Amino acid sequence: MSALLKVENLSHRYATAWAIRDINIEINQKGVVGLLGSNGAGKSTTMNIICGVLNQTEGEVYVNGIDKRKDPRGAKRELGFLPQTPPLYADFTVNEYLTYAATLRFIERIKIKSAVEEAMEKTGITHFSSRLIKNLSGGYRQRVGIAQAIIHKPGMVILDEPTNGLDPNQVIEARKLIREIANDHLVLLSSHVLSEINLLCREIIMIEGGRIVFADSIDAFNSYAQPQTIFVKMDNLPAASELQRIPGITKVEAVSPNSCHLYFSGSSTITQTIIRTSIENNWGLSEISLEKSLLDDVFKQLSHSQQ
Ligand SMILES: Nc1ncnc2c1ncn2[C@@H]1O[C@H](COP(=O)(O)OP(=O)(O)OP(=O)(O)O)[C@@H](O)[C@H]1O
Repeated sequence: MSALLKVENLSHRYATAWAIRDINIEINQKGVVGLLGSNGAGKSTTMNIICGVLNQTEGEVYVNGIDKRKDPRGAKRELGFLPQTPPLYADFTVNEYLTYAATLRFIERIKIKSAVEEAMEKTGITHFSSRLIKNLSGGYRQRVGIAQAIIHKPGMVILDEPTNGLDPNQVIEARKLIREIANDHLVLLSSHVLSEINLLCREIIMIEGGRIVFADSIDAFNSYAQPQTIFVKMDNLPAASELQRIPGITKVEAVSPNSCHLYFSGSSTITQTIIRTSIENNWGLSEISLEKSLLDDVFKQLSHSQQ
């Protein structure tokens, strides 16, 4: 069976500068895959090439096994796209707009009505079918944008920063809808919001400086967040110099008169050494915890590995 999406050695140059270099992606399962990266990292360029909006300088894209260069129309049939600004016509009703979108997608005339009804039902907008798009809230406009992206039942849907500009309640609703859509499609979602990617995605592809710096499951990404420091609270907290004598402790940072962060190198079994040393010296250890680096720190770490 062909991969739902396969990208091979993809590179793109605008004028003289390379925007992306040597991007390789293979996705075989439905679900949400996050494309993460800071501003200017190369997310939109990658997505625009996959969608066929932009022709790559080098490399190949296969959507459901269809070569985008050799059969662009066939590849587009397997793709739905919601750009950052939804391509909506404000003076159309929801029904009129989706009927038009279905026509653009070459859906047979006889099947258009049912395709529109199904897309509206899946995105929860049936009750607004005859409302003008300009009279919808931002959250509902986004739903219409998602409805046009799935109207032709593509294998893959690309959503470029889909929750950008929505209010907090609309963001929650939009995420719920994206999860539902991902039961039937591969959803490639771009974002620079780590918490969003963490909530929604099964896999993460992280791009920085036009290159992939991380591509793995969300669990692997989270376990990349290695323990960095140990927090300790002791009734008789000794001087920093004494704590630094414990093998492996590299730095001590005071938090309060009886608590501190201990920076360490090597294995996290160091906590056992700290507990033992505390008992031997009667330091009165009352709290000890490993503190993992935050996702933001991992993000910075991975970004800097490319600079
Ligand atoms: N039309 C263009 N002409 C020249 N350079 C461009 C063009 N579009 C993008 N770039 C450059 O290519 C690089 C990648 O841009 P891209 O828009 O793909 O990044 P992005 O990750 O989508 O960023 P953002 O989150 O800000 O949209 C950036 O350095 C950008 O300045």
